[in-house]
Amino acid sequence: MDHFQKSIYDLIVETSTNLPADVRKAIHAAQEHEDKGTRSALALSTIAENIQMAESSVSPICQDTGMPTFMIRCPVGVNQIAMKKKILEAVTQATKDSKLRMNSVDSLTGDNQGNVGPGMPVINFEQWERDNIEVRLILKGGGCENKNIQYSLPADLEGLGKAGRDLDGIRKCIMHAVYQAQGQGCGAGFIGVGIGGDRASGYELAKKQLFRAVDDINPNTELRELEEYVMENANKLGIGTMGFGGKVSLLGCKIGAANRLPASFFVSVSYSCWAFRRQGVTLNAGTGKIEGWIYKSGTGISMKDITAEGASGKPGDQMESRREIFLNTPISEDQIRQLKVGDVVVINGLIHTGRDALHKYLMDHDCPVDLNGAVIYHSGPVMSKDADGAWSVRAAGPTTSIRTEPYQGDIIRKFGIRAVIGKGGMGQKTLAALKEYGAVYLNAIGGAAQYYAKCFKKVTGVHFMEFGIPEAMWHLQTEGFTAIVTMDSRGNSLHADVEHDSLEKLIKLKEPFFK
Ligand SMILES: O=C(O)C[C@H](O)C(=O)O
Ligand code: SF4
Repeated sequence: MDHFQKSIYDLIVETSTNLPADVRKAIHAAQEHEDKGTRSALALSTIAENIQMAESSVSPICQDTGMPTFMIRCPVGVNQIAMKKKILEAVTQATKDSKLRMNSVDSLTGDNQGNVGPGMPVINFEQWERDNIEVRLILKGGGCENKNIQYSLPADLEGLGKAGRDLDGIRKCIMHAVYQAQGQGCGAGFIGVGIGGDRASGYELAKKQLFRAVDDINPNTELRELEEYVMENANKLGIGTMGFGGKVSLLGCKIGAANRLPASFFVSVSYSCWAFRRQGVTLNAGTGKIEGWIYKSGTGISMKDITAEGASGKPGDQMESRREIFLNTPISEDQIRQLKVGDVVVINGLIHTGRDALHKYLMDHDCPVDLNGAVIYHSGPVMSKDADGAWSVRAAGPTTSIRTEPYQGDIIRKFGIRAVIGKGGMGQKTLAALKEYGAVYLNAIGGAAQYYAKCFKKVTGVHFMEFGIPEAMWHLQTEGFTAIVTMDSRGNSLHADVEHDSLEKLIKLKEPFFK
């Protein structure tokens, strides 16, 4: 097993940097299906470009490299304790090499320990009666994980009413799961559904479904029909890529069932973002060398041939309303008040990152830098330091903004911030603050970590390293950072509109389908 550690390292790098063929094809099909010129089409072409960039620079597709979860099947007699040690070493090396972000946070102290610590990574072993070893890996990020949902039937669901303990009740849960995710889990996403089990095994079953190939066919007829129904009808909800509104809201749906206790009936949904990073290898049990890859590689499957303009379909009406506006930081209130939802903004100048820990801190402390007219970027980047001690940005897409909702409005007021960049949108409290103090919310494309990293030309400084690399406040000299205004200072929110419209569409699916 001399090669085992190296094989695991190669598996991690491939999973983090190169989306497999089946996932690429699903994204490509979404590009073809989406109306050209729409915000969703624009987002999809950024996603496609990011996939190519990550592959060619062998860098993380998304900065959140997720909870590394290994599913291993091995012959009787293979030393699992030794394998586990090698896996931890491979994960540590991949973190050092910026293929994985520092992503393992002590839940009590907040200390970021890399990617190894209690409960992390997740390693599941199973024995089988074959001669070789199979290792599958999924890197599922925190934002989409937060959109997982578990239902206990019978239930009363928003928009859909009563959901009973039958196939139609399950149908309603799944449709609701897609609706409640909106764009916050970097949709259009893939869902794994687990019917039955207990609370823990139900979620496990749901996550396991994500290991199925996107284009496989469920051998169970009822479940196959349910998967087909979900794919067709979830894409009628109008949520679109990143929740921008559009024709494609779901890229894949895989459903499995297990037995349950008489008293319990759980439907568990595991939501994966478009950056659906999973791969697998078979290994020689003697040498640990890779014999083959389980999912067809994405290499050679070009994402480039469809651009936002070149996609087929009718031009969307959103196209006419798009303006492109260049802004240099610091930004004045006057400039901000002229922006409206749908505008594309290109930012040059200094941008500051800040996410969960910083927002909490700023509520009752001063900021070490002047934030008057500033742009705050909700992002937790992958960073690396060269031999001379200079930092550079290796991956830096946006993080889910709604987590800072309790703080954002107060911080805008306190420091005079003019723009907040993130993804998934924010709530009523922030919307009110944007209006009152003159600021905007800009939606960047979630997961496009390579696409945005190239805009950060220089790291001019950092504060709060004690929060850990992703949570620190990085000061970044920026050129050409493009994002879409989705909440303006006039009280408009694209997110509120899409949520409202998709609820109306969800209500249309209330009548029983599986009788
Ligand atoms: O932690 C991050 O960088 C992003 C996270 O996965 C999110 O989607 O919010
Ligand atoms: S930022 Fe988006 S693409 Fe990245 S892990 Fe989070 S949900 Fe997935």
